[in-house]
Amino acid sequence: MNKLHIIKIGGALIDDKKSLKAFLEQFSQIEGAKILIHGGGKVAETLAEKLKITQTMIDGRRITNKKTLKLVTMVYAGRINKNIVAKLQSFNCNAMGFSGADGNLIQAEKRQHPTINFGFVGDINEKSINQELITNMINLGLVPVFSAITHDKKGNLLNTNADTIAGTIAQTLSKNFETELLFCFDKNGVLENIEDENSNLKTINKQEFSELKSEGKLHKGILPKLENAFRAKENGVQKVSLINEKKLSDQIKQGNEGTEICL
Ligand SMILES: Nc1ncnc2c1ncn2[C@@H]1O[C@H](COP(=O)(O)OP(=O)(O)O)[C@@H](O)[C@H]1O
Ligand SMILES: CC(=O)N[C@@H](CCC(=O)OP(=O)(O)O)C(=O)O
Repeated sequence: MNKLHIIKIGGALIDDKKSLKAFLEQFSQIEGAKILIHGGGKVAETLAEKLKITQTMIDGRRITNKKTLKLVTMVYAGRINKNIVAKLQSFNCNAMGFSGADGNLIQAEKRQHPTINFGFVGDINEKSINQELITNMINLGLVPVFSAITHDKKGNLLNTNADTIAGTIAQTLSKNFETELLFCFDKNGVLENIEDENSNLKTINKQEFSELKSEGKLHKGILPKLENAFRAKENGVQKVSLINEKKLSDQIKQGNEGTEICL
C-alpha cells in the first residue's frame, strides 16, 4: 500500500499569519500523497464577537443557528480555505480546497439530540466520505484541503468538527493507503501537566486516557481530539499522533514527536 499523510490543523495556528505560512511550507515539503484538514474555530469566535453573535459550545461542538452557519461558512469554506490553498500553491503544492458539498465529498446528517438543539451541526461516519473521488484526486497528484463545512444532500450546509472530519477521512482511506494521521496543535502532545510543556506522554492507550480524564488533567479541546484519535486508530488507521505544529517536518522524518495513540 502507498503511504498517505493526513494532517489536521486548527485553533491558534490559523489565526497567526506567520506561523501558518511556516507550517504550510513544511506541509508542502512532505513527499507523496497528502491531505490537509483545517478548522478555524478561533477565527470564527473572534468574528462572532465583533458581530455580536453569541456563541455556545457543548461537547466540543458549536451550536450552529442560521446566523452562525452563515458566519462559519464564510470563515471556514471561504477565507481560511482559499487562503491556505493560495499559500500552498506559492510553495508549488498543487492544492484544491473543498467543502463537503463539492463533489459530494462529505455527506453528513444533521445532529439529532434528545434535549439539545445543535442546529446546523453535521455528524459523519465512514460512509459519509467519497472515498473514490478523494482517491482519484490523490492519484492525479492533487492535494485536497478540506474545511469543516459539510452538507446533507438536501440543500443544507452543515458545520462539522474538523478533528472528526480528519479522523473519519483517515479511517476510510486507511483501507487503500498506509495512513498516518497527525493532529497538529500548539502543545508538544498530550501533557500530563498542562503547566509543563515538557510533560508530554510519548504514547497513550485507552486506559491511560480514562485515568487522565478522571484525574481532571484533560480539558477543553484535547478531549474531543483524543476521542477522534482513538476512534481512528481503533478503526484501522495505521499510525495516529498528536504533535506540536512546529514539529511536522521532524515527525515526517523521524516519526517520534508528540504523543502516539496506542490500542
Ligand atoms: N493535558 C493536556 N494536554 C494538551 N493539551 C491540553 C491538555 N488539557 C487541555 N488541553 C488544551 O487543549 C487544546 C487543544 O485543543 P483545541 O484548542 O481544540 O485545538 P485545535 O483548535 O487546534 O483543534 C490545547 O491548546 C490545550 O490548551
Ligand atoms: C460543529 C463544530 O463544532 N464545528 C467546529 C468546526 C471548526 C473546528 O473544528 O475548528 P478547530 O479545529 O479550530 O477547533 C466549530 O465551529 O468550531
